[in-house]
This record gives sequence, structure tokens and C-alpha cells, in this order.
Amino acid sequence: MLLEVAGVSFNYPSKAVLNNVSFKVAEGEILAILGNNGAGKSTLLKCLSRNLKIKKGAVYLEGQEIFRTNLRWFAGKVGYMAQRQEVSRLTVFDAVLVGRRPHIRLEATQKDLEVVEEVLKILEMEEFALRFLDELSGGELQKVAVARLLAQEPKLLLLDEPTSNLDLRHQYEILKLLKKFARERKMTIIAILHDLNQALRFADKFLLIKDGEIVAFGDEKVLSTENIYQVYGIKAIVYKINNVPVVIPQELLIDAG
Ligand SMILES: Nc1ncnc2c1ncn2[C@@H]1O[C@H](COP(=O)(O)OP(=O)(O)OP(=O)(O)O)[C@@H](O)[C@H]1O
Repeated sequence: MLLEVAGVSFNYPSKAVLNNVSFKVAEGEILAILGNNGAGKSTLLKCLSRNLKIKKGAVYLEGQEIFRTNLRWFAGKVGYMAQRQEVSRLTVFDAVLVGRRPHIRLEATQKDLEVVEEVLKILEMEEFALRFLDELSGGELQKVAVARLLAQEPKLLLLDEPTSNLDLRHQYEILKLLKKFARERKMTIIAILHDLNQALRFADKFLLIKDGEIVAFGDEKVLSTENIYQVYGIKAIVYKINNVPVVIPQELLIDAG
């Protein structure tokens, strides 16, 4: 197993968020994390990326407990994209080059520069290379964040709502591209998504979380009418169209009172 999450619990000083969360992800797999607002999805991703110190339980990457690993080793293996992108006075090229940092010893080599150029080309962002981040739209910034992660060439990508600022075409393009990287380069992806149908097209496995606890974990079958109702309070029907499951919400069942 590439990643093993074993009985992780996490509290903020004023709030218990994650309760005994356990799951495993194999190399090359794509996992979608789905759940209600405030369920603890971002908190979980921050625990996996070492941004938050786990209080109870443990996370193992390639069998090593993550807080005991060397930070440089960890940074070379794991790429993390936060929900909100930081905006600074860096050019797009330099911002993507930052992704190469775990690979750079003294200064960037020709290879590092070539990787950045290649990634910008793949994302059709070459003409943005010399633009400053604080002059970009939210969607363009999100693409830069993806470019930086791809330039990093990590084993494990942790993505917090990677398509939230993208229009429909770019959402599907970015997810398709990430999936291609996962398949071709055996990159493992864990992504928080809100759109169940998008998740069904993108991911191999699904982790459903409700208020800090796992409701279900497994393949597409876990996106059942019962589980969707338990997590979101919405009655939905799961149809198969051309053998692909499609979730269609039927009605709102949330009590007004
Ligand atoms: N730094 C913090 N200090 C205290 N409480 C926090 C902090 N960050 C998040 N929380 C709370 O912890 C809970 C889980 O937040 P988290 O951001 O992990 O949820 P989420 O599932 O990602 O939600 P969303 O779908 O709305 O992005 C929420 O109730 C949130 O208000």
C-alpha cells in the first residue's frame, strides 16, 4: 500500500473534527473524498500532508509513519494543493518552478527548467509564463497550482477541490489530465470533490465522510441512494447510462424546521 491511514482523530482546540478515520490507498489509485460541508475533508487532507499534526492514530506513506520521515524525502513524494491559492508577485514560470524545489540542490538545472516548460505546454499555459500571479483569474491561478504540482512529480497528489474555480470545460480537462498522469506515471491522487458525477468519472475509490466519520469507503457501489442520503440528506437515484453510474437528486428532504 502506498498510503495507510490508521485510526486518525483530530480536534481543533474548540472542535472535534475527525473521529477514528482509517483507509488505504494503493499506488496509482485515484480516491475521491466526498462529504458534507464542515465534515472534515480539508482537515483530513492537511493531516495527510503534514500541515496539521495528528493527535491520535497514524498515517503511513510507503510504510513509514509520516511525522518520522525526513521533510525533504516527504516533500519529494507528496504534493499538496490547498483550497485557496496564495497570490504573490511571482511570475507563472517561477511559481511553477517552486514545484521543483524538492529536486533542486543548489540551483535549478536545465532539466528543472525543461520540466516547467513541458508542464506549461501540457496545460496550454505557455503564453502565461511571464504573467504575474496577482494578475490572473481564479481559474488561471488554479491551473498554475496544478502545473506546480505536476512539475514537482510527486508519488502522491493531495488536491483540495482542484476544480472549484474552473469552468465546465476546464474542470473536465484538468481532471482528464490528472487521470492521464496517474495512469501513465503511477501517480496516486486523493482529491476532495463536491460533484458526485464528476467524482464517478474521475476516481477509482470513494471515501464518504459525514461529520468527521467515515460512512462508506470502496468502489462506485458506495455511492448508493442510502449512503448519499446519509451524508447529504438528499434522496438521489443512481442510474446507469452506457454502463456509467449517474447520480440524479430526486427531491430535497431536509426539514425546514
Ligand atoms: N483552524 C480551525 N480552527 C477551528 N476550527 C476549524 C479550523 N478549520 C476548520 N475548522 C472547523 O472544522 C470543521 C471541519 O472543517 P473542514 O474545513 O475540514 O471541513 P470540509 O469538510 O473541508 O468543509 P467544506 O466542504 O465546507 O470545505 C468545520 O466545522 C470548520 O469550521
